[in-house]
Amino acid sequence: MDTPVVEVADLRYSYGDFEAVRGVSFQVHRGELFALLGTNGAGKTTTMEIVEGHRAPTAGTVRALGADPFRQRRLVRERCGIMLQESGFAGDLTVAETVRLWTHLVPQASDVDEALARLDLVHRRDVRVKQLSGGEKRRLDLVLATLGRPEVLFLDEPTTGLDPESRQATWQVIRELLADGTTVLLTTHYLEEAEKLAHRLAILHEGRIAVAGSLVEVLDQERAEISFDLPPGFGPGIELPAVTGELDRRRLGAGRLHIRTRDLQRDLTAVVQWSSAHELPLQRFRAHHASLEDVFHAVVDRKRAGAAPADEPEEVTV
Ligand SMILES: Nc1ncnc2c1ncn2[C@@H]1O[C@H](COP(=O)(O)OP(=O)(O)OP(=O)(O)O)[C@@H](O)[C@H]1O
Repeated sequence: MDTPVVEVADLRYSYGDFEAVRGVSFQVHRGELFALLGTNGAGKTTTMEIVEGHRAPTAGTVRALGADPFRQRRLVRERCGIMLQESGFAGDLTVAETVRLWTHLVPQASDVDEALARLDLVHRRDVRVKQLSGGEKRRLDLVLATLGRPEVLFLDEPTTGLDPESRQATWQVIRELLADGTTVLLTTHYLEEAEKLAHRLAILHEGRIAVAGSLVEVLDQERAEISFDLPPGFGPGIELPAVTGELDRRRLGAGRLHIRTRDLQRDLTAVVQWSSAHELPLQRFRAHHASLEDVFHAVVDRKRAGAAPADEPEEVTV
């Protein structure tokens, strides 16, 4: 495989006595979008700031575009685009003035109007930045981050505060950048955003990676579900379908058959054959893989239940 564009190995970072990042490792390859997900305070922004070169790691190594982003900041910085969680605009400048100012700071900047058109901001070009809505400010942020056609783009919660339409438009811009070969490191609280855009992702919890991999690999960590109402014709003398998954006895008592399974296809076949052999209709039938939301909640619940003690390091490398 090609050399990773971003390489993070056993990264640790402490704010005073508090260790916010506790041994995080991952790689991002060219043209790939890697999403860092996690609860509030999981360490996403801290990790991102270290990869961007804003902070030096307390321990571990970080490489971006083959260089140390902190020590060789100048080398790395001009090939990267950064969209921070909070923007720091001069409110009295207009949108066009802000972009024009920025064109002097990045090499090979796009044309101002072309850049504004990409994020549907042309009609706001002469409006003062302080008069923009929160969503428009986020879009202006993305215009600035992508102005120099960066090789690597760091997006820290890029669509927070955007309405669904603007969020879709932003995703489209990100997809176009990916198609052009841009590498993207994204943090987001929107699981749907990660499901739609990420090639690979990691869920951080309390400074560690709890789950990581491609979307399919991550979804496979949790069991799929099959459920349906027990048909009226069901009664003594009819055995339940022979599935490999676990039947929820509590729901069975309430008249619903609910199966959690690691082999959805096999158990689905068993259920359908059972229904046809006994001529029983499957009412209010549902079958689905785990969603990213299921995996996310399972990670957080497991950790809260103390399945992995906070001082016991886990080895998850992607
Ligand atoms: N400057 C700081 N000083 C002390 N602690 C900090 C500082 N910045 C962050 N922290 C703590 O470090 C931990 C990780 O913070 P970080 O902002 O990286 O998390 P996050 O995953 O980005 O959270 P969010 O989703 O809320 O933005 C949190 O417990 C936070 O309170």
